Amino acid sequence: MGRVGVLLLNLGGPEQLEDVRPFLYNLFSDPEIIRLPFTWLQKPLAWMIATMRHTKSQENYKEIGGGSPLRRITEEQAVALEEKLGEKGNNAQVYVGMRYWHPFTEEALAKIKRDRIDELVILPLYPQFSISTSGSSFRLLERIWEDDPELQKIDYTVVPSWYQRSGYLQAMAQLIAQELDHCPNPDQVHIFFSAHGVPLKYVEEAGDPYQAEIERCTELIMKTLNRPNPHTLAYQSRVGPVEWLKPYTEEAIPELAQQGVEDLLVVPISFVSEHIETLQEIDMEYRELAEESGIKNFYRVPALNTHPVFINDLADMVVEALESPSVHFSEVVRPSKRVKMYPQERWEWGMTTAAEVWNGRLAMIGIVAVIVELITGQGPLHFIGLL
Ligand SMILES: C=CC1=C(C)c2cc3[nH]c(cc4nc(cc5[nH]c(cc1n2)c(C)c5CCC(=O)O)C(CCC(=O)O)=C4C)c(C)c3C=C
Ligand SMILES: [Fe+2]
Ligand SMILES: [Fe+2]
Repeated sequence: MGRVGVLLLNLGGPEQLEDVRPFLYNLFSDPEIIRLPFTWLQKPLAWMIATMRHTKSQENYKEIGGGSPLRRITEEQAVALEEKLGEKGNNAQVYVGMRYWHPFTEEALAKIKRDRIDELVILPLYPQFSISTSGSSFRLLERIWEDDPELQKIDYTVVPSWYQRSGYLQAMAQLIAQELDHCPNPDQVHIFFSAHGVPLKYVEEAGDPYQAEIERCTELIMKTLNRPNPHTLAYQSRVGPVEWLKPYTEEAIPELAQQGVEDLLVVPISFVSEHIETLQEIDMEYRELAEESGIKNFYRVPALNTHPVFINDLADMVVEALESPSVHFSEVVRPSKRVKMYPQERWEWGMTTAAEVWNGRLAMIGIVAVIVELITGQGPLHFIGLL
């Protein structure tokens, strides 16, 4: 065995308030996050959304101390994983590659090349696969790989998702049980799984397995927990005008309160670290909503972070991946209807002179509308909630 590396993939988050705007620009520049009919409109629109959204977003980051803890926690997970792998007799170097902020995936790859890694396990820190998260990072890696003969020499393997692993499930069940046991009436508590949402189209038209994996994950956690508590699954953090996976967390909480639920324990399940959507959205916004709706006791299960059972399972996952046949980017779930997912590409394939003329006209109309909206602070993008 040559030099072994592990590349942990994650989303990234702004470390200080000045980072929020460029972070949002990077996020909305990603066609896996926001889909537009024309590729060339992606960056101007990303710039516009980042410009208009960053003040509101900064307010949220201010409420959690002025920045995301994601880099710090992910780096702690990397250190803990490296140590655990060492204990298991595997000397591996662990790298962190973020999709939208530092340390970027490209920075991690530069280090991997510098360290002359021979075997690489690519492990997303998302338990469930979505086109918008792990899928986006894999797609980026695949593009970089295609152009880099040095990377092509590395024997790599990817782990697409791992929500069904018993170590992960046990760690989640332990955290939930711990919280329940702190409650005065543990069996009365309603367990509320809150997953990050995605647009419904991703699942229904593009074949994103995310919803199925989230549902299965919830059932497996409940089975592992083995307690009599009732539970609900809902989806949080909707952005923009289109329909997302339902039920929405902000609707499900008042409904439960109306049904008479008084004790609610929220379990974040799409993400393994504390971040803005646990610390601000759940702990502040949903708590306030729950209390206003009549919930008397609102509790939240902490994220796994460096939970020892979880880190041990990550280490086992790496060892198993090294011992198994390699899984390459081309084998990972892709949108089943490529045309629907990337309408801009379909447009390019069908490019005609008429299309070019209409491209130009629509671009002009779009840009004028955007400028008017930027000046007046009013317009359709404000109306639909994107700005
Ligand atoms: C599994 C987790 C996540 C999925 C699925 C996901 C999809 C998704 N997200 C957006 C838009 C935004 N996400 C933002 C922050 C953010 N998203 C995730 C995770 C998932 N996103 C995390 C962990 C974070 C926070 C990182 C941190 O700073 O702590 C943001 C920025 C914050 C804000 O302004 O609200 C946006 C915007 C879309 C559109 C999407 C699916 C298409
Ligand atoms: Fe997100
Ligand atoms: Fe979000």
